[in-house]
Order: sequence, then C-alpha cells, then structure tokens
Amino acid sequence: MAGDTLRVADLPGRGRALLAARDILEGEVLLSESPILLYPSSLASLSSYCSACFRSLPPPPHTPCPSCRAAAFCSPACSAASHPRLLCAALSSGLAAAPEAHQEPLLFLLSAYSLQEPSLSAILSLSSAPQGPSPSQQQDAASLHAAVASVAPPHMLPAGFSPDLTAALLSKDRTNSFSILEPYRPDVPLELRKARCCAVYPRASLLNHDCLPNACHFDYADRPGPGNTDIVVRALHGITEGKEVCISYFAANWRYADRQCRLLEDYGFRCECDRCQIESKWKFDDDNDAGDGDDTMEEEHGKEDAEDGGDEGMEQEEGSDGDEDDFPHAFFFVRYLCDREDCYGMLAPLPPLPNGELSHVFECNACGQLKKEEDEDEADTDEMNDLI
Ligand SMILES: C[S@@+](CC[C@H](N)C(=O)[O-])C[C@H]1O[C@@H](n2cnc3c(N)ncnc32)[C@H](O)[C@@H]1O
Repeated sequence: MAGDTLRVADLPGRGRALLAARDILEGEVLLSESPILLYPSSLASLSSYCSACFRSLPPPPHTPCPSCRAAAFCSPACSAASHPRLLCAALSSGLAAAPEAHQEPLLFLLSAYSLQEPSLSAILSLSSAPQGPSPSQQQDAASLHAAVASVAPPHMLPAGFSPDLTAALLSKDRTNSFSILEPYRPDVPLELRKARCCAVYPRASLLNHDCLPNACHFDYADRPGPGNTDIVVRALHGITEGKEVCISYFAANWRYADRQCRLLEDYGFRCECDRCQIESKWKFDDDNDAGDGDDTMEEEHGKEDAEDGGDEGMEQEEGSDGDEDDFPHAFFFVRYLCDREDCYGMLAPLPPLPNGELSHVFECNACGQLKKEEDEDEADTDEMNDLI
C-alpha cells in the first residue's frame, strides 16, 4: 500500500498503523490520496464554497444547484459533477429547519448514505473509538437517524438504512474525518478558523496520533486543477524503516491536559507518547488554563531546560531512555511549529529533489508560509522561551 513508503501493521493497543516500509527522507511525500467522502462542514459553508470541489466561490452570481438551489458551484464542470444526491434532496425538503445541533452530523450522514459501494463499506471498515458510543452519543444517533428518515425521500435511502448503520457511520466520522479549513487569514487565529468541508481518506485514516509527530498533512483546497481536496502527508524528519508514522490530530501547541482530554473523549485512548510521559510530570499554571486546548504550554522548568533541547533532545525523542528533567521537545517546536502569530501550523520540509538532495525550505501546513531553514537557526533562547 501507499507505494513503497508505507505498510500497514497491527500494533498492540493502537490498532492498525502505518509504518515506514523503508528509510524515509525528511520532506518525502508519504501519502497522497483523494477522499472517499467529502461533505460540507455547515449549512453556512454552502454559500462560500463550491459544493463539488469546495474551492472558494467567486463573487456572485453563482451557478446554483438546479435541484435544491441551496448549493452553488464554481464552474459548469462542478455543476455537472453535482453534490451528494440525498443531501441535495434534503436541502430541498427542510434540512435548514433541523435543530442546529443536528445540522453538521446530518450533512455527514446524508453524504455518507449517498455513497455507492465500495465507498460505503470502506468508511465502515475504518476504526471507531474503542470504548464505543457514550449513552448521549447513542441517544443522538437515534434522533439523527429519525432526522435522516424525515428529510430524505424514502426511495433514495440505501437498502441497509437502519439505526445501527447510522450509529456505525457516526462513530466513523468522529475518529476519522479530516477538516479542510477555510483559507488562512492573518487576523483569524487557528482556533477560530472554521472548516469549509470535511473529508474521509482511506489510508490517511490509518495514521495514529503522536503529540510529537514525525509527519504532517497538507491540503491545497484552492489550488487550481484536479485533486484539490487530496490529502498530502509529508515526513517532518527522516524516519527509519519499521518506525510508525504518526501525525498530530490537532495543533501541536496544545497543553497536556487538553490533549489528553480531547484524545480520550473523541478518540477513546490515553496518549502515552514520549511527550505526554514527560509532560504528565509537569506542573501547569491553572489560572491561565482556559481549558480550550489552544493555550501555549507553560512548564515548570526554566530556560536552561529549553536550551538543553536542541538536536540531542530530538535524538532522545526518537528512542533513548530520556530523563524527566530534560525538555526533549524544545527543538521540535522551534523547528516544526510555525512562528507566525496565532498560526500554530506545522512546518514540514519541501520534498527532496529527485537526486535525493534535501530541501532547506519549510512549508507551513496551516498558513502556507515558506521559510528557509537558515531563518530557524537564528532562533534564540528567547524564542524558545516564548513557546514554553
Ligand atoms: C484515525 S484512527 C487511526 C487508525 C486506527 N488505529 C485503526 O486501527 O484503524 C484513530 C484511532 O486509532 C487509535 N489511536 C490513534 N492514535 C493512537 C495512539 N497514539 N495510541 C493508542 N491508540 C491510538 C484510537 O483508537 C483512535 O480512535
């Protein structure tokens, strides 16, 4: 799978995982694939993004969907490609009147139930959170199933349509969907950036999480040409054959408690990565903890620990014993976290040249800035301390 770069393995306590099938160079493209499912993230996004390709719509007048007239397309080709048929039918028959809390999951369900085989089975083959749905999620699933039945014409519903199938689909959405964000704007901090659409990818959905990931994903939604909603996963640094390839499921600057909470609630696991093992011993300043996951970290160690990070710290992250007094991830943040205010994207090197020469230019997966490696080498201790 994934060309010659990745292979699937079952890892104890982690389910399926993608491992490096050979030594991988920093910046290498590990995975590039199209979604099996793409759906609008909100009803509001329908007026800003093409319902087929999800590029930003040009200024009006737009080409409305001739059936529902609620969705719009950016070109005759997208109009011909159209959008999910059950979603289209539901938009004509009262989806907008559904309770607000139901609208987003309904957009997912109506799009998923519009899929043909084998795409529907591919979604169902993805993992769900191991602990199963909570009682409130079960209740939500039952009322969402009734809502689908009320807004979708019965003759268009697939043969297997049932409360159990609806619950199963919802559980796949929670743990496997990627958000494709609205275009970057310097005045909108990352936590306020909304998704234009959500996507489920067959192989990228096998990537497990690590709070110090060795890969990150890009999308280029407004890029012209085909494949604008493809996901591209690139290595942050060299990865030796057999190592697991992991991404971070959210911005890497989240603090320990918020990461643990999100991973447990939404993904059903307690993260025991190297970084979490170290940070579980840190003390945090609770007065500044807004609890919304977007604070930068505060750590009880001082500047000295940050200075000790550097390359050595990175080596520790990759396998040596480590020491609870060390701050092995200082170097990671300086090198791989975008330094634009409020961005918090990941900086990955551009792919190596065909002759294997490594790039010294890093690209941010959130704001898109390109940054020369030399700039980062100038990062001084003050900059490190801003991060901790
Ligand atoms: C997007 S899927 C990743 C692929 C999944 N392991 C599988 O078997 O299909 C997310 C799920 O993988 C598992 N997972 C991801 N990262 C993990 C980690 N660091 N430790 C334990 N489980 C993890 C959790 O069950 C999570 O809900």
